Amino acid sequence: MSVYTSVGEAELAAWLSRYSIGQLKSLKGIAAGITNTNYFVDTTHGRYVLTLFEVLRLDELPYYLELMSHLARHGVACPAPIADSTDGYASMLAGKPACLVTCLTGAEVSAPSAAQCFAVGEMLAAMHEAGNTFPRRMANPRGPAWWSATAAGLYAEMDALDAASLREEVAFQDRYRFAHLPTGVVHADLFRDNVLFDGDRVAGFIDFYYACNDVLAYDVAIALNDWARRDDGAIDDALARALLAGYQSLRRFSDDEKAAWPVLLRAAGLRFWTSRLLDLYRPQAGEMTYTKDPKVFQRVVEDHRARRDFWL
Ligand SMILES: Nc1ncnc2c1ncn2[C@@H]1O[C@H](COP(=O)(O)OP(=O)(O)O)[C@@H](O)[C@H]1O
Ligand SMILES: N[C@@H](CCOP(=O)(O)O)C(=O)O
Repeated sequence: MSVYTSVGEAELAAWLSRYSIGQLKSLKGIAAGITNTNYFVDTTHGRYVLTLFEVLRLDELPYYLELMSHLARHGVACPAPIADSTDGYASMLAGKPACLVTCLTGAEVSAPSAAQCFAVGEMLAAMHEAGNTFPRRMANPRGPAWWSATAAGLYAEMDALDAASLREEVAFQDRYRFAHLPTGVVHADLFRDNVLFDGDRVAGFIDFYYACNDVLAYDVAIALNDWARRDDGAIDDALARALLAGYQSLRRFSDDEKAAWPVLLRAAGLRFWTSRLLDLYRPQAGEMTYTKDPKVFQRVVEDHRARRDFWL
């Protein structure tokens, strides 16, 4: 369930008077999603998606909403935020920061084909290129300093072998610095549940709320570790190659990126291994998240350690 904050029709109709999108016809809660409350809002002008932010504050939203607006303006498939009469994208509704974005067609795919992996890779490269002219900056809140500190707080409670493996990975990543690699705007959470597909066409990337500035190839590694991962947890060679081929059809990796790629794949696995461990060992009181299995990303990292062919 993902309607944590209820909005009444009268309350919404009053809030919508700040927009030029017609009269409210209906609203319907969206069941999918984990973090925020989402509704489909139908007006006399069409369908929109209303998001009420359960964690982010109003003053934190401009970065993400301006980024989505910038990317949509540059042809990247993603929702475009709708501006209100103050020319702002977000304001309070039912006690929560809220925004309206365009409604995309399409649906999530749980078992992507090679053609869909190619399309995700290609759109990710388009997003990276479009991000070059976005003027705002955001540090990655889930970078090496975060995973080192987070992991350090969990070792004592973990199974000894799992903790040793996690320590090994954190120490391994500590030996690398990637300041020489191309950086830019990254999505940083481009999992299957954050892309809508219309057949083999990407209808849109959604959920930009981890977007930040970081190493571009690291973003590709995050996407590959999810999109190419089969149900049994192993990375599928054909899907991995397809995603990379799609990406490189628009933006080729440099020699430095190729050299760093095996380490970046492990770093991308470590980031989600750590966040899933944190959710498991430190569930926040009242936090509205489903605990996702950390073992999935432990396996991704350990498989990459043993891998010899990285699909480039
Ligand atoms: N712009 C949009 N157009 C169409 N559907 C959307 C849009 N944004 C979100 N959705 C739907 O809402 C669901 C939840 O959105 P998501 O951003 O993943 O929520 P959460 O931040 O709570 O995880 C998505 O799986 C998708 O089905
Ligand atoms: N896609 C992630 C969830 C988002 O990251 P988190 O830091 O909010 O847990 C996953 O599947 O683990």
